[in-house]
Amino acid sequence: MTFDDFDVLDWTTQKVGAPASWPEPGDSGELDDGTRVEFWDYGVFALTPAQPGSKDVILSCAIHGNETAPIEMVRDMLHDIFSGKLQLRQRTLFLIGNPQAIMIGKRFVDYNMNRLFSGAHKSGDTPEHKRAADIESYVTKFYNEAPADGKRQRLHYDLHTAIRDSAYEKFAVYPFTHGGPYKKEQLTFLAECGVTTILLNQAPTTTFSYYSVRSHGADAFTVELGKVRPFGENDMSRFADADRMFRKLISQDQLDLPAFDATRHTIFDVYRTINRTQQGFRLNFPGDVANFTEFEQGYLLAVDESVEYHVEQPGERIIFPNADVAIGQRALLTVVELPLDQLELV
Ligand SMILES: O=C(O)CCC(=O)N[C@@H](CCC(=O)O)C(=O)O
Ligand SMILES: [Zn+2]
Repeated sequence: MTFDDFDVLDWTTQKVGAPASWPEPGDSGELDDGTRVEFWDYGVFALTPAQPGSKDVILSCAIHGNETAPIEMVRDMLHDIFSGKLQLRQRTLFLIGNPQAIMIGKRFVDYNMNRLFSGAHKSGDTPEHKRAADIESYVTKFYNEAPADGKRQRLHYDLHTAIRDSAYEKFAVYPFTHGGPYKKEQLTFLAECGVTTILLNQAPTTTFSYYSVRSHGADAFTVELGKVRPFGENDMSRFADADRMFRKLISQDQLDLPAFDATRHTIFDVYRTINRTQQGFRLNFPGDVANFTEFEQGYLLAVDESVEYHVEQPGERIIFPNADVAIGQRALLTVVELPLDQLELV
């Protein structure tokens, strides 16, 4: 198979006029260095180096179709692997989540796909419900097919960009651990990516990253790398640290991370999840208020018809506000800072 003219995004979005030599889903090929490339589906690339290391890595993007910077990062990594510029060392599943939403430049077509994991896709039949079910099966296949040769590490970084500006430009959601300890190695890896702000989710969710944690025992994170912009408008220099570290992760045996340094990390605990339950739900602050903005105690944050949500805690900050979500979905999170010494770390 020749990869010379292969364009990952054109293939993923089934661009009209693609060369007949391009693969079909189900095809596979081999790179000059012996890396096996399997095209499981549009946007789903399972790569196995000739001598795989001990990590099974998933790098996903475009679970929201308009979050273009992570798509460009993943596309460029794949092109560099196909051209021999980047040599793979770890088994890696690259997953471009929602090609149909990419084609229309929207977060989603019918339904927010990041609310459809851990089986939630069974409750409907939109293209996103179908794709979330398929993605779960690809993740299961990828982790199940890992070599049975001793201790392996399952990793999954689900790359996003946020709708609005943020007081902390880059941050990661650490999915609910069900009381399990937080990992210093993962916090350090994220910090090396430029992600030093961490949100601890304290409940099960239907997000992709929680699915990988809960169903596959992976170390998995939703990683917010900046702000949503259209293709061509991303300043990729702002993603350079993350790009460098993800490339290192998949191309090297060992990461040789620096020692854990507690002073690098800012930790927030999710204090409340506010869902929109009524048609008349509204947020009581302007649309351009940045993520992590703090409001004074008592401030009215949102009104869900007759129910008012006021700031309850000193230092309570808002994140991911969106009054426009479907009824029943999360319209706002609030977080409070947590001293790192209160975390159980391993
Ligand atoms: O900027 C926003 O309002 C949303 C950005 C985004 O897509 N965030 C993820 C977070 C997922 C998680 O909580 O792990 C989402 O809302 O799906
Ligand atoms: Zn997103």
